[in-house]
Amino acid sequence: MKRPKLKKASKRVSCSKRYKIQKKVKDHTRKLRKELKKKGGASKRPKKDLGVPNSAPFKEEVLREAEQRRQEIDEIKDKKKQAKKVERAQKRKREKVTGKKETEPKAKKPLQEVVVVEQPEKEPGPDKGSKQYLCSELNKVIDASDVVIEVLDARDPMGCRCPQLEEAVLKRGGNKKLLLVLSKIDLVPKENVEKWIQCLQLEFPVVAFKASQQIQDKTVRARKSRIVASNEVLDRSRAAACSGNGCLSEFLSSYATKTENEAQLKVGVVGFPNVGKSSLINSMKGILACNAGVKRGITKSMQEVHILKNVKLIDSPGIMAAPSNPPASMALRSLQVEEGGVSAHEAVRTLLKQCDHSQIMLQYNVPDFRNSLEFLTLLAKKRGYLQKGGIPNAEQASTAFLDDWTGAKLSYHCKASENHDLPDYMSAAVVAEMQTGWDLNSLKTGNEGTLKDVKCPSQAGSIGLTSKGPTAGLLRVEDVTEEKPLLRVVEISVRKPADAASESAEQNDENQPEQTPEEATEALGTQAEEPPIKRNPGRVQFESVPIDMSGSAASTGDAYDFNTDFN
Ligand SMILES: Nc1nc2c(ncn2[C@@H]2O[C@H](COP(=O)(O)OP(=O)(O)OP(=O)(O)O)[C@@H](O)[C@H]2O)c(=O)[nH]1
Repeated sequence: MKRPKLKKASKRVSCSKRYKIQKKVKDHTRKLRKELKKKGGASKRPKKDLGVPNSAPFKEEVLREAEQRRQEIDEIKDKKKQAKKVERAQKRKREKVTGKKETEPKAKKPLQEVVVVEQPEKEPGPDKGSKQYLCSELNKVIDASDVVIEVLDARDPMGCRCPQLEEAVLKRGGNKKLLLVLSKIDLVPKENVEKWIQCLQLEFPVVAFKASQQIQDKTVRARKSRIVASNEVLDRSRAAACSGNGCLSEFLSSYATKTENEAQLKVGVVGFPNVGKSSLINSMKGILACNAGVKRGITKSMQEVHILKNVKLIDSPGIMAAPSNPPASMALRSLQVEEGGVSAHEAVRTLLKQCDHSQIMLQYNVPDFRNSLEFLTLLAKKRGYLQKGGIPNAEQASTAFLDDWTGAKLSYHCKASENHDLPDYMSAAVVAEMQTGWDLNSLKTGNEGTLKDVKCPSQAGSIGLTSKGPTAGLLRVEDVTEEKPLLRVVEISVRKPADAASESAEQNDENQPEQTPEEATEALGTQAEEPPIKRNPGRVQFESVPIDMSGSAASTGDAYDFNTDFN
């Protein structure tokens, strides 16, 4: 018998119920919208890219640049992806190994434990500020380059040469060429630059260079035209002007075409910190491609920048100076002041000892001083570096003084040696090999043009400095790993005797009046007694971060209270 069909339940609801539901839905969506707004969430529609208008000048150039940037971003993304993949694979491997060791019945729990155990191991690995990392990046640049440019600060070219680096380039094979670039020639008397070019080109080709210091925009190309009008404009244009870029790019591109290499010519730019590597690349490119500045050690990893169709420059971190170098070289070429290995005041004292007293007075426009402390106090007063109560801030003055010596303003020079001997790792054959393949005639005329373009200071307006000769660098990662802990320990324990030794070596009046001027003692009394090692940025931050475990902290953000049972 056929059963009668069951009647479907009616969907009809009372009006009051329907309105109630509609209201609740409305309220909910409004709440969501509000929250999104608070978080600064995305606007309703993504902004449309209008593209480059047809009337824009250099449209093609802009589009090409945009395309290049897109490609670079894609490359970086790919690299990150690859690195993550490798990391994940390694993590899985490690988990497998540890998973085998732990023979617990539950499979999921040990996994969680492994992750917790491995986190502290992971942290120190990719520390980009570590010396080992910087050293390995530098080696990568040397390996990847067909031509290596060693950038030398024209104020002390010999002091910027690193025998270990030059030897490594010559011995690494692959027919690598070494090129010297004399940077910051606008801070050195012209005759001095000419003599250094003559002296250095007996070994390697030398290019004179003055970088632009006013490239500030990451997208807009620096104007190449030079403005000559009022004094202010003239000064600004002097800093913005770049000389030697045309000569260097022609020199490199002619070499690239001669070698008939299908791929781009890779040119590594290396040198000690703050010699002007990144500024050189920025000036060649015409935009702010690499970070540059007065602070030492800004560049942390290698960075490729395409400057011509067939030439690519690679920026590198500064060479690590070996601790065996004389203190004067270390004060100028190493990162030890930034790392807290040596106090800024100590570095200033070392540098002052290398210079003529009266030249320093003239350059800094300060009256006669008896010691470094008094000089710093005078300089602090002169520049208005004052602490609370008008006390001169000698520490700020010493940092400014050191910045002058490695930065972009102070003019000083070293004499080029007249008798020239080749270093041990060089021979006449190597010199001949290094000079082949280059268009040396065009380089000569290019350098002459550059020197004509640049306004250099006079001999009288420049401080004379005695160079300490080439600075030894740490090129092998193993050396850095061995020396890193040693450096810290030795510097902590040996610093006091070293201080004593250096102070006794100083002129007799250096020790006694160190405390005589009242202001000096007031200003630096505490600083002079401070232990030299004060900063270890990474660790200090760890120690000083206040960890608030109170309920108030927990209530902020998306903290979760595990003690409350929400069921
Ligand atoms: N006057 C002058 N200053 C320059 C020149 N080239 C670079 N500088 C300045 O020197 C300082 C250091 O330049 P950078 O390009 O950051 O040097 P770097 O070698 O890349 O430094 P790190 O990244 O720390 O290794 C900056 O203040 C630049 O403005 C130059 O030709 N003339």
